[in-house]
Amino acid sequence: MRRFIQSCGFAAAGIRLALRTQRHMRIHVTAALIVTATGMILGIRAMEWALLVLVMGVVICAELLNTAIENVVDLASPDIHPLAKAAKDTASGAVLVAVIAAIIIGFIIFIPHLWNIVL
Ligand SMILES: Nc1ncnc2c1ncn2[C@@H]1O[C@H](COP(=O)(O)OP(=O)(O)OP(=O)(O)O)[C@@H](O)[C@H]1O
Repeated sequence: MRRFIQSCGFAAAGIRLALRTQRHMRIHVTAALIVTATGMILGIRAMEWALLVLVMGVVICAELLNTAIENVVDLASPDIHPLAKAAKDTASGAVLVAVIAAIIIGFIIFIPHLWNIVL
């Protein structure tokens, strides 16, 4: 149990480090808070919450993995190298795919609720 709590502490330290050093991580977390507040205001359904929590988690996970890959690449290849570029660009691509999916799901969930308010 003590080892599990210690591992959670290391994981939390990693998240704090990413929040401190990565501007994009702060943007994703801010977007997730705005989406959560909007969901509460609009009273979205349980399944819609489940989807939103899933995509927000995927985006933040992708950003954390991107940060980890950037750090490992900088450690292994501080000089310019095409493979370093390939690794970093591919990791960034993963974040972009997750963000695009999250935006599409956000539109699918929120537009009908906003439409009901307008009508
Ligand atoms: N060692 C390297 N060799 C070749 N190209 C590199 C190298 N390091 C970075 N690059 C190129 O510069 C881009 C930006 O790299 P950088 O390390 O600044 O990431 P970043 O801007 O911090 O990324 P993010 O915005 O996702 O945090 C990479 O996507 C890659 O195309």
